Amino acid sequence: MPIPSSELILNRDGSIYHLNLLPDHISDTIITVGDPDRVPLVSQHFDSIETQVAKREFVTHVGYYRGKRLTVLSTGIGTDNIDIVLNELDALVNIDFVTREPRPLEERISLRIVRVGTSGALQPDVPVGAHLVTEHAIGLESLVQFYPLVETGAEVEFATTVQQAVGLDYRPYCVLGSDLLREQLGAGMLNGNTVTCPGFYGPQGRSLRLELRYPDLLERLRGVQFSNPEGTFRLTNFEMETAGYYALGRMLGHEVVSLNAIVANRATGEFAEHSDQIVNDLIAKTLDRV
Ligand SMILES: O=P(O)(O)O[C@H]1O[C@H](CO)[C@@H](O)[C@H]1O
Ligand SMILES: O=c1cc[nH]c(=O)[nH]1
Repeated sequence: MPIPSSELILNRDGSIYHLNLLPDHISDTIITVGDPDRVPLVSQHFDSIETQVAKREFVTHVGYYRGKRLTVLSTGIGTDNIDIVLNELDALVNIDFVTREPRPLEERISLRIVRVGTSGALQPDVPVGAHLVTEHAIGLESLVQFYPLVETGAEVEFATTVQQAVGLDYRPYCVLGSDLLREQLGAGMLNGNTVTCPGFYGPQGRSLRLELRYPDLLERLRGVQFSNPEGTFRLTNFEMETAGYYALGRMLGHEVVSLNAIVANRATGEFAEHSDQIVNDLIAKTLDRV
């Protein structure tokens, strides 16, 4: 059955609804960033840029880096945007836009998606300026309530430990990212477990003028310790997208990794003086390794 035009929405030029991209714009490896202004910071390293597309917060450059074709695109902020980006990227490679049918299993493509984002450290020993690769992502937001994500027993236990530590009314979700990409891209970086939040302020324990429901959120999260035969895990950093990537990546069959430039430390109260440099260094390191 063809997917109706209200579900798979194509623009007049055949591009997909929000990203405005055609299947031909998608390389096997995709670098994603939150900030649209970060896209040219990546593509400035390319030998050549063949395509530039922009719609809303979704800016895409396609080009070649040391002979390898790469797509870099911005997602904007939040897992609601990750729902759009991952579903549309997957559609671009795994749905035939002419017949509107999903491609047969044997033709399915598994993308390699690398998020390069900024993040705030939760622990005092994760310094501003560090680069951190996310092992597990803990989603405090609700994206996965709408999908049948299968979590391992260990993931459910880790998420339940977080729920109990904070006293949340609901169980967060927990997803391990791609072992393959973590090994390939994360060498020499700190290894961490990232808390993905549905906001920058209250959900990350920040208060400017509003009172918080969990005034000691940071202490509670900092104290989480989860052990299983694989090891002992703690929570290291906050941001706003990684759990959505890891969950949708798993469900759609794509390899995903999240690389974090630590620009703030919530334990010491610091914000990086030169946050751009930390991000630029992470971009250079990522390009070197993809
Ligand atoms: O720098 P990016 O990739 O946008 O990531 C982080 O920065 C934004 C908040 O300032 C959130 O999107 C958070 O996840
Ligand atoms: O503290 C921080 C810094 C960057 N991004 C976040 O979401 N939180």
